[in-house]
Amino acid sequence: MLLKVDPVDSFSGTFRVPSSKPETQRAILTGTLAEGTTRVHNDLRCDETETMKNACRAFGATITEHDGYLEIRGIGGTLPHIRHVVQSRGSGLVFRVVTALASALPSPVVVTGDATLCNRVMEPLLVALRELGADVESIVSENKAPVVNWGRGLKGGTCRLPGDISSQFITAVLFAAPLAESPVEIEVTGEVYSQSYIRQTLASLTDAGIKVTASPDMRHYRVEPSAYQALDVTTHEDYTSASYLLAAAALFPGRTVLTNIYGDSMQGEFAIVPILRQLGVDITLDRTTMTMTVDNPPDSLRGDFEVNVQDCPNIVPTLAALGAYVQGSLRVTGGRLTRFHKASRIDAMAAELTRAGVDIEVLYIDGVVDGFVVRGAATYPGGVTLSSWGDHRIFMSLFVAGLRMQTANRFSGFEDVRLSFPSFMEEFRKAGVRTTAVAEENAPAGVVG
Ligand SMILES: O=C(O)C1=C[C@@H](OP(=O)(O)O)[C@@H](O)[C@H](O)C1
Ligand SMILES: C=C(OP(=O)(O)O)C(=O)O
Repeated sequence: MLLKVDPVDSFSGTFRVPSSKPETQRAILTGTLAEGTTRVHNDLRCDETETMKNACRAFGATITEHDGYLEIRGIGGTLPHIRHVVQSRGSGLVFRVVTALASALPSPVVVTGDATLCNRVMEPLLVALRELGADVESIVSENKAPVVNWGRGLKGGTCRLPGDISSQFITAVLFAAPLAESPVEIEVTGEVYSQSYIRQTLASLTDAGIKVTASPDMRHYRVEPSAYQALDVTTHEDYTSASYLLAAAALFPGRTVLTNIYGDSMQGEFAIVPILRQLGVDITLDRTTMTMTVDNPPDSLRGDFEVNVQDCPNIVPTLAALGAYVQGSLRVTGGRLTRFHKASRIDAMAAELTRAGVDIEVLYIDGVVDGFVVRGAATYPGGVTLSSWGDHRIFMSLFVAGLRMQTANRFSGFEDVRLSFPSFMEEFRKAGVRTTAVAEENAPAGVVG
């Protein structure tokens, strides 16, 4: 099935931003590893947090969903004999953290995922875990998922990880390190990308009582063997999800209000707010009403702009969509890590936007896709079929880009919003966006929204 999405003349209203996926996933992890009961308030319920919950249940945690919060009875220091196959589906974070944690279990665990996950880069993590004494091996393709971790313990010591493939390797080792027999040190080589995610991990660990230190340049970490402590946490808004609503608001003059806004965020993707301000959009945050108000004047999105996305990788597709309407240019650099995401996101956005008539050029550094420059226009004809490349973030970004085109476009991959933003259609419907599910041959098959 494809989703036909009609363009709109305006975009305004009040929309609820989903809670943060990375914060919810981290809180589920610390709650699982702690002794006692943890409550995660305002948690995000979506496929990828469900995948994390199921993985943690396999580790012995009891996780129950209540209205507005999750309750987790953790496993504490008693790591169970589980002999499970843990399914991480398409989630890089689940696969990487669970594989690392499995090193400390007293029995073997198989960790697997879907076809996309089994193609993603895992080697640096597996090598680092082996350096720390883990006995982990790939079952099908060398150094890829699925793996079996024989659970013969994490001894500790020093491991090395690259900083320019995925911060999730560092996050995974950091979560497992307190369970090692002796202190763990991580030395990161090369430039460290996605530092905001590492900072979120460090904050979760520190709040849970873990003794962890990081050097100011984020290249060196030390974790002492320590016990996770249960605590109540509140999950704040997700700025990657917010970026789709904010970008849509920036494409049309008028006022948009976002709710579920706390405003204090460690997320690198909060950068979407200053970026939009720089593009001429007025954004105010009101912590008392927990809202963000976007006032977009008719003359915004004009000029030549440059953004480095080294610390906000997940808004790269959103920026490409937005850039399609910047009259002047938007140059995005520092996005090389996104080639290792669910899809090679810069290639995906460039190919699909080009199909829609957008002037977008991929930028390479040393032969590696690093960014793009897009020279926008007021509108485009539309009427094209755009592929999500199997990636929820590509679908959501292309969906936004289509809103200001002349005629409806068709999109694949619309079901994948359930991975991170299950209420995506419902929110956009509030702005009057009409969507229809159509068969691949374009035969109408029922109204979706
Ligand atoms: O730790 C996390 O929750 C994440 C880390 C980042 O991974 P990369 O460092 O691979 O970009 C980010 O892109 C991903 O969506 C979520
Ligand atoms: C976090 C994401 O993916 P992964 O954990 O698979 O890298 C994402 O695309 O939102």
